[in-house]
Amino acid sequence: MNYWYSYWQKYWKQFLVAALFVTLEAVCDLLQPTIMASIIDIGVAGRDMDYVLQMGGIMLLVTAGGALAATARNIISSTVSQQVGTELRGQVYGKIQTLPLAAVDKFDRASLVTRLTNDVTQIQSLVNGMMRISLKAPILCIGGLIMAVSLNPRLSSVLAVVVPVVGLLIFINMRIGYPMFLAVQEALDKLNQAVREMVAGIRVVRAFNRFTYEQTKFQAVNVGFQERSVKALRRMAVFGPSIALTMNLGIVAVLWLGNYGVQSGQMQVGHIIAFINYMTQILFALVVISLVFNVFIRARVSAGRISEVLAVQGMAEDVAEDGQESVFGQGRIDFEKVYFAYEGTKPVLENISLTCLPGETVGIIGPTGSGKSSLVQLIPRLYEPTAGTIKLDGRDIRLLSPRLLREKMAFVPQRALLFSGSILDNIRWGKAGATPAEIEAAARIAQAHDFIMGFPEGYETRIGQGGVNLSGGQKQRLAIARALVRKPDILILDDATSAVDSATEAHIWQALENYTAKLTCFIIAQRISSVMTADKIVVLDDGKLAGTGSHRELLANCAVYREICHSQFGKEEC
Ligand SMILES: Nc1ncnc2c1ncn2[C@@H]1O[C@H](COP(=O)(O)OP(=O)(O)OP(=O)(O)O)[C@@H](O)[C@H]1O
Repeated sequence: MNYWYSYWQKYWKQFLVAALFVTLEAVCDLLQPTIMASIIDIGVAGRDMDYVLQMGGIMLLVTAGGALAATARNIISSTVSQQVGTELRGQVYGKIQTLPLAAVDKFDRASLVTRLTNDVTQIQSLVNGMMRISLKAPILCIGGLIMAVSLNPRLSSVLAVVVPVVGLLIFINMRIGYPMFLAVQEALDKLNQAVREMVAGIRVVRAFNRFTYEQTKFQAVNVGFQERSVKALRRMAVFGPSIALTMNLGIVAVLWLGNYGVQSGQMQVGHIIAFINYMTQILFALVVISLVFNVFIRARVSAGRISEVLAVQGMAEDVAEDGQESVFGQGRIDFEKVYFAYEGTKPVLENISLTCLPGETVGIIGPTGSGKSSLVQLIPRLYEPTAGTIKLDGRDIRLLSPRLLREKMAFVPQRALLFSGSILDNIRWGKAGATPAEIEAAARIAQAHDFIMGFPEGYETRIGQGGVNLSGGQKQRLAIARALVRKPDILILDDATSAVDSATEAHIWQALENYTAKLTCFIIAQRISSVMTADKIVVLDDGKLAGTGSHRELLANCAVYREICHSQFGKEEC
């Protein structure tokens, strides 16, 4: 909860100033019924026009003072709530960037978006509400009670019944509301997830003509969200009117008692009007308190969801970087008895031990789902092994700063992801400040230069979000260029040429051969031809190491490798 305290520490002064203005405003509101009672009972009843004008002037001044105070607290509250919202969004965004991927998988991406947008907005509304009405309501409530009791203790017996009943209603409201709004937020997560999935897969949906199916799926989530919201709001809807009804019954009781008081000469009409005014103020305050509680309940749910994200230990925070630059050597990687499982899954890697020497190229091959991607994702610490150790130049990578560790590497993931911007921006994304010559050199190795120059605007060609205006193979080549421009010590290519035609792929490997001569390189591939010339080939099968060695050695000793080779080249050729 440190983060909430830090916001309090930062904004408590503004909060107190707002509280001061709110108190002033509430006092002005509380004074008005008493002034009005005097005008009626003394000025009007006694036909004293001077008194009416004098007290009327005072009443106007008090009202103006209240209006000025309200304006000031409105300005402060909206400024502070916007600032808190902006900072909190920035804080959550920053945290998401450092979350371990296991945590990102656990939260689900759509839920993280909802937490960053909707949940932060709920907190923003709470801060705004707290500085505006939630302070005023208790002051009006307590002040109104004091004024009412001092005005007429006999009529106040009505309040002794009404106020506890209303308090109880508010308490029940809170108890019922909290789990319901939690359910609403979860339904909203599902809604976002459904939209995200459909938009991401819109081509497939169209190609398969699955509009109706997707629409039905979406409708189910949409209606689920509606049902939960309606259920929550319906239950909440009972409370406001119940409170109003209780208070109105109280007002009727006051009129009834007041009638006897006036007739027996014990009470004045002005007093009764003022008393009813105070009761109305108390009613208003209590209704506002119940509304604020609703905002509070939602914000509490949101605060919990935001806290969950902020509480996760960010990856980049856990290791001091002092002097680490010097520990990196040439890029030797050792896997020592490494086991790995995703959260809630059975182990996807078991007892993996292998060494990759500096300058070596290691090909990784194996059936689909055998754990190839999982293996290489452990190197830049995108995930952490569940057991065993991975060492870089002899040092456990858990003791190295993830930032410095990743600076040494370049990673081309299975799905080439590009960002909106120009082709130049996308390649330069790999290394800030890369010169046009460096960018072109990287693009040439990745066999991207020619197709880039084929566009009318060359390297300045704009890329749509996610690279929509490029082919799969073009995207992959840009992703490779982005990695190469980084000039890493360790290069990881995860099935990076799967969408590239065989001839171009062969050119890429040829060009890469010189480039990778000095660096440690991991190449995951489906085709044996892509890894055949590697210094070492690692064969994975169902998360286990099925063999390690050169093409010839594996053909002789590894059944899994032989099978893959036979399926791709035929028995004779192998
Ligand atoms: N984020 C994840 N959460 C849970 N399980 C996962 C996750 N990613 C992969 N897996 C599981 O881990 C296993 C290994 O997957 P991995 O992607 O490493 O295989 P792969 O050999 O790279 O497959 P492919 O050749 O098809 O890319 C699979 O059984 C897969 O279902």
